Amino acid sequence: MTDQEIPYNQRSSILIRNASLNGRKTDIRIEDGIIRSVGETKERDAEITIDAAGDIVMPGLVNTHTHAAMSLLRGYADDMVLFEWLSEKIWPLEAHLTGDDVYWGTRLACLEMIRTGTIAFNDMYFFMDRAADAVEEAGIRACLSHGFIDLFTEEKREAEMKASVALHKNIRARNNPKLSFALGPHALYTVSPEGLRWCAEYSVEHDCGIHIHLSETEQEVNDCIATHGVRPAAYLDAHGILTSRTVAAHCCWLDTDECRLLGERQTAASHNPASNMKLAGGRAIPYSDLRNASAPVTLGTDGCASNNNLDLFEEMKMAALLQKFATRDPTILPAAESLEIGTKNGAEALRTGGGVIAPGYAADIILVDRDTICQTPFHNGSSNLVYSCNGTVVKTVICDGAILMHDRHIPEEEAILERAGKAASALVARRNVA
Ligand SMILES: O=c1[nH]cnc2c1ncn2[C@@H]1O[C@H](CO)[C@@H](O)[C@H]1O
Ligand SMILES: [Zn+2]
Repeated sequence: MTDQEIPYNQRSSILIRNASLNGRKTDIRIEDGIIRSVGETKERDAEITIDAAGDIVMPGLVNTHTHAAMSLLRGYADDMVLFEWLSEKIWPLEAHLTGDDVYWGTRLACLEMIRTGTIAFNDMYFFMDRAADAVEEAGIRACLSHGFIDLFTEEKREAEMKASVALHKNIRARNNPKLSFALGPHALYTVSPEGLRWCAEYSVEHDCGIHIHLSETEQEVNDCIATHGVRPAAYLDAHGILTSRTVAAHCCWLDTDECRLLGERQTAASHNPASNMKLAGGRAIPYSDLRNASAPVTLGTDGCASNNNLDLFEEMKMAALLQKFATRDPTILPAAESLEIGTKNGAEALRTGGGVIAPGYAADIILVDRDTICQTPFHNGSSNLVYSCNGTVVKTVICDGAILMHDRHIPEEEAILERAGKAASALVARRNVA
């Protein structure tokens, strides 16, 4: 089948033939966005047949914490301390963002995620109605939150509540099963207790998720104890924020009791190792404590200004390496486990219905090249994927039974690069004259 014949971003019945799954040759049948069968089949009546010819099939990756449109800020401010980075560079530039910027930034981010095998992401930013436009055109799954920052004033709180409700309505009206809404209280140091409470109550009343930053820096912990007399997780829990629908980004400075609390509440931690290392947070996520507490651990990139890409293959490697380095234990977070936190755990946290290659799961799957340097020799599939490859090995991406990339082709790639590049330059120019 040639590129022109692929109905990109349209659900189709798909037959993948001769793919390699856990070392065995297999066919996979997809219908109505669901994996119907795995194993050799005689059926040949699909709308699209892909001869995978030995490509590896695996679940698509899930990015549980990012600010997609920050792709426009890639390389704008590096090598700075977190608070100065935010207050002196990032926030002043973000003050000049427009809806169009967020649209093109999110298109660029979706392009990069699809190219590197990510099929769903958890996003927190501004002008999220325009982010939703971009996500729908890209065809990827996303859970979208308006970054709720009231800075402890009632006036801002009212505006943030309004913006959150408006986004929820906007997303519901699109009636797109690939899109969902979550509350996005930014962090305990930017949102008032009343704001946190409102988010928690809204999430219960409307059965939606919560997306928040938690314990990214030691300062956040120290300030929280000094002001409120409790550690950050306990503080958020007292305001109803830790639920089984919550994704808490970073979680670096949690202590053992806080890990237990996340386990009890079944709140998912989103581990962002590249961002943590780049912003020099100083402590790796307490992975063993979280696992011992049965708290779900998932993987995220954070925004492109602190990573500086959205390649979750790289993130799986960094997660594994950072744990080994920080704990002086090379047996911790082995490759197969890193793959699981990048796929299955993320899918469960965002409730995509995918994350596993088996009948009944969502058809959120990727085909990975075996014919590359990073896959040669092929002693161990998981090892190659986590330690040797990066996102460039991905050839084909299927999300909700629709093809988003095939043989490394994604529609409109050149136009998106051009428009996003122009939007980023114009944004910086506006900031410079202000
Ligand atoms: O690492 C981080 N810590 C805290 N805030 C961040 C980080 N990265 C990005 N943002 C900020 O979160 C808001 C999203 O609504 C944006 O202002 C973004 O710049
Ligand atoms: Zn973040």
